[in-house]
Amino acid sequence: MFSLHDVVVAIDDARPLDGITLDLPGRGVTVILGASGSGKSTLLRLLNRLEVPTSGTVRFHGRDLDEIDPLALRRQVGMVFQRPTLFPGTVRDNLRVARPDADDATLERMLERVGLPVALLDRVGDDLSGGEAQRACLARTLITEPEVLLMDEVTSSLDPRASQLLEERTQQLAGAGEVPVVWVTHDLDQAVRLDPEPIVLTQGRLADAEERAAFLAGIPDRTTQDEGAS
Ligand SMILES: Nc1ncnc2c1ncn2[C@@H]1O[C@H](COP(=O)(O)OP(=O)(O)OP(=O)(O)O)[C@@H](O)[C@H]1O
Repeated sequence: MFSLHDVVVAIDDARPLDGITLDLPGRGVTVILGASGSGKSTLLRLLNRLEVPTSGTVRFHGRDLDEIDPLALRRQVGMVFQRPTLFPGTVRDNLRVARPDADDATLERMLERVGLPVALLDRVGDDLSGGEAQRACLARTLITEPEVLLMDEVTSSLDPRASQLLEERTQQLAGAGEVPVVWVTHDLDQAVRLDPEPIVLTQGRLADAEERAAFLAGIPDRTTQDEGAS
């Protein structure tokens, strides 16, 4: 689905990505794993043009992202962020911001897809728990019918139970072939639960075989300041 060739992102003196060549499949859950500062978010943000490469190419279905209108791209490539951020108003209002023409049956179906009771449609965002709010954000992204979902450390502000529910729901969506997911995390246990063959980044590049094996064995990445593989 995505194809990156020798991608570098350089910002001032930092080099968040330093020569990434990689294909991301259009099915299931693909995990990008790495310590803090290894470049995971930058890589994810490239995929919907929240970030642009300094050099190299990023293709989506074979087309250079440069050639695709960013707004059209963002409708096809949905993103859920680390912190659940709902707009003021009810969950219904939030879903209608994303898709103003959605009828009630569509709104209810979206909540069911993310495992939330339909009664939540009329609750205001501020009254939801963190886990409910994050799944409402997922519903708001899904209602635009993206071809792929990008999920950036989406469980990091959630408690273990809420994290588990979100993981399970994501696996169901991706496993049923509804929407492929690219999932970024620094959490080794979570990574291998979701994808037995995660992509491992270190210092802005793909880990080599030795670094990858060490990271997956739970040996902290000493090249990056971090709590690392937990
Ligand atoms: N706009 C920017 N300006 C300067 N440096 C940046 C910028 N964006 C990212 N970086 C640096 O690039 C490196 C990679 O950042 P990135 O956020 O992609 O890492 P990450 O693996 O997602 O980290 P985390 O898990 O902590 O979010 C970091 O050292 C970061 O400080």
